[in-house]
Amino acid sequence: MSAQSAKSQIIPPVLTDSLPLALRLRLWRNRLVASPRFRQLIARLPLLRSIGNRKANDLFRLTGGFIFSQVLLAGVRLGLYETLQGAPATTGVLAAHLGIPEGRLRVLLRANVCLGLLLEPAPDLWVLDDAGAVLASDRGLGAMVLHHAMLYRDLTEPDHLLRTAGAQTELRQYWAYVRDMGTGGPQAAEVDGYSLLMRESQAMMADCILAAHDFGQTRILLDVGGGDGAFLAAAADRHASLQLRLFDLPAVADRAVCHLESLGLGARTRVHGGDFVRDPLPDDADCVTLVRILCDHDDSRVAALLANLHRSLRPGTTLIVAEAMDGTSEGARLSAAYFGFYFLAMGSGRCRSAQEIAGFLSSTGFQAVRTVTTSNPLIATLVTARR
Ligand SMILES: CC(C)=CCC/C(C)=C/CC/C(C)=C/C=C/C(C)=C/C=C/C=C(C)/C=C/C=C(C)/C=C/C=C(C)/C=C/CC(C)(C)O
Ligand SMILES: C[S@@+](CC[C@H](N)C(=O)[O-])C[C@H]1O[C@@H](n2cnc3c(N)ncnc32)[C@H](O)[C@@H]1O
Repeated sequence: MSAQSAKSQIIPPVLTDSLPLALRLRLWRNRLVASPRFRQLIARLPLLRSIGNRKANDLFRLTGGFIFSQVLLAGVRLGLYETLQGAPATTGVLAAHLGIPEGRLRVLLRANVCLGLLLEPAPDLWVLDDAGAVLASDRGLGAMVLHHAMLYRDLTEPDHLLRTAGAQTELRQYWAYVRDMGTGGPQAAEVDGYSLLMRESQAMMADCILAAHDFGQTRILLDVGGGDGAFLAAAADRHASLQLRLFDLPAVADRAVCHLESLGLGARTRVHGGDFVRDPLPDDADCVTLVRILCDHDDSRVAALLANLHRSLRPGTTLIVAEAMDGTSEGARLSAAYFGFYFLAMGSGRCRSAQEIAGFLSSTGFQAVRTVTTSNPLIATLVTARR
């Protein structure tokens, strides 16, 4: 007996007669789809064949996903997309520039064409396709792809990761505040890596948030867990009279001071170092943002952080939670699947739905809780509320 059928026999049977009709239909359909003879029949019927092939391609996309990710990682590491930015190139030119033998490079280039990253308009001539053009122009995306190398190593035994709480993973080390929770915070050298990644990957996030919420009426904006200040800088760029406040761990706050000063924003900014769960937060802002913050933390810590915000902020202050959230759109579902495993490897946090986040805000005492969809739910959804 195969391991799979042995397992299905030890799961207690459900009384199928008592299941709702939709579920019984699903079980009937699953039995059909599982039958090789049914699939052979579908393959012979032209209209249904295309549905069958689409399902097969979807499953193949999952099966080959790791390989496709390695194609992308190789392209980013080699600087392939940057090299092709602005002009096409031949295999020979690329081989000399990237230091890869032509025959082997062609394997990478062809895979890139098949995956929608490059086009081959004439034999042995390569140019960026839409996705390659986005990658070449967005430093943050490239940085994300590079840092995935750690995640891939953490995921080599995904079943082990699922079974083992507190597994020692590379991502847990990388996100030093997860490892050092409640111990006064990590040292400067330990926050450099993730702070730079967050700064570089902020552009798409900030575009989404600033297009979805009008900060035109805001006088003072406090970004809690604001990292190097990249979100504040993007907001300041659009709203010339906005005053800026940032709160983050002391080692990150030091970086934010330098970064915001280097952008000429020093005079508009006050930066505070501390622990956002335990320390009082500045209370002079009329709007407070939590960008990619709640998702990092387990429920009890989210509740403690929101309670601290509620204690610290003045009544009437607007609170905005912005992060990738679980939901029904394709983007939200992709994010939920990605971040679900990302947070397992990181050892903390959860990708929550807007409803769950709204529930946390309401039960902490925040009022007028609202969900705001953005132009791209893959990147972020907002939940806003009033203290
Ligand atoms: C004009 C003519 C002739 C034709 C135009 C045709 C046309 C309409 C083409 C479309 C072109 C277009 C607009 C393309 C747009 C593409 C975009 C916007 C692509 C965006 C892709 C975004 C991606 C892949 C985002 C990936 C994000 C990742 C992997 C984020 C990871 C985040 C992490 C790990 C965060 C960590 C923080 C923590 C720990 C969770 O708190
Ligand atoms: C995922 S990053 C997001 C940074 C920024 N908001 C962004 O979207 O680019 C999480 C931020 O929360 C900060 N953080 C984590 N734990 C903290 C704590 N206990 N007190 C203050 N800041 C904290 C980290 O230092 C980091 O800058």
